[in-house]
Amino acid sequence: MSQVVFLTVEPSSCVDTVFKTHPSWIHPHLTQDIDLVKGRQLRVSALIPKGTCLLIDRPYAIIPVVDNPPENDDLTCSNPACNQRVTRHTERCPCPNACIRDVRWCSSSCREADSVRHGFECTWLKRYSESIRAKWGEYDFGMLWVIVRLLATRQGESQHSKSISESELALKGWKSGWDSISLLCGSSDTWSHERVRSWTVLVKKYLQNSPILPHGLSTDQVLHLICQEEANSFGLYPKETGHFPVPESASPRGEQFAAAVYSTAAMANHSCAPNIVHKPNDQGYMVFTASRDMHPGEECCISYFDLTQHTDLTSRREHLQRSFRFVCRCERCLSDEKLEKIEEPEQSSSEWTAMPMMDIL
Ligand SMILES: C[S@@+](CC[C@H](N)C(=O)[O-])C[C@H]1O[C@@H](n2cnc3c(N)ncnc32)[C@H](O)[C@@H]1O
Repeated sequence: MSQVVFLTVEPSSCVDTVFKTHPSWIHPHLTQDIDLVKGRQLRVSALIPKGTCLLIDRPYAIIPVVDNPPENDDLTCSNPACNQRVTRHTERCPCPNACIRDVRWCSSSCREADSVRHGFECTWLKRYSESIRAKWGEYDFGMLWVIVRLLATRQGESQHSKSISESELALKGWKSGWDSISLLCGSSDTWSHERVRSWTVLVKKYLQNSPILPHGLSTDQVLHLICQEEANSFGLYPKETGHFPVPESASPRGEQFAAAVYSTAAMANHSCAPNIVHKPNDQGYMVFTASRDMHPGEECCISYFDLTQHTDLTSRREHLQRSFRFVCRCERCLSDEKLEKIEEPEQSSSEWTAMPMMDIL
């Protein structure tokens, strides 16, 4: 793995730092492919030993997700070039316009460095956050805030050319920036009419192109972005997700402290027997590590949920369907499905008709 260096942020170079000096890092043997059922996927092109780091992906947008921010040690610095946790005991610089308690910087230089990006969201947060939280709840507020941060990054990016490393990755077929966000899977067809209707109301009420949120996209484009965000965003947890087989001593992965959208990490499909563990690093970058030796051509899969929490086939299926809207076609589910079919005794048609009769007797 090549060494990734995180530079200290100079106030005046904030945007440059975010867009140029902290690119994602992708292992040279990680490749992209398409699966007819699952869509885009990640594969390895050569033997990858257990423990190898395969990806360190910069978040395109990230928000803190904590209860009671002033009392919480899991709040993260709002400067995307920093994203470090800011505990109650560290200096916490608030927004000069007092927008919301979830927005804090770890130092005045981080606040200054982030002033342009935060300027994009500040009026929106001040105007709408309280009413969205009261009327629609914390989940929808978080979802809308992620969208606002995606739009803020897009806005900042449009003023800057690609970095050298981004151009090098582009030559190898890895898209970055807004181009890569546009490729994320997800459309209104995946979700129920009721859900799409409610998102349409949210977009029209809170996310229209306006002087408060000057993004230049249409209602349909923002709605599409919500569908993509909902299919691709990651919850950030303090412990690694995806050890399999689940060790007997395994404990849950802990409390979620942030949510983020990553363009390359989002290409990883789910498996209930994953070969990758994932965990955010101290700057909110998503890190993929091989949890066993991987052979050329093998698909790289993560687990979208905590495997300690949903163990049997039914529970895994229900959870994935409810939270991620797809039927899992991983090898473990397919083999568990076969086993279930073998274990279920075949019922002949006479047995079916006999059952109600037994009730009568
Ligand atoms: C985060 S995206 C993963 C990348 C995606 N395949 C793409 O084309 O961009 C999640 C989507 O991939 C598909 N997917 C991921 N894991 C799957 C699995 N085990 N079985 C079936 N579909 C899966 C589902 O459509 C899901 O909504």
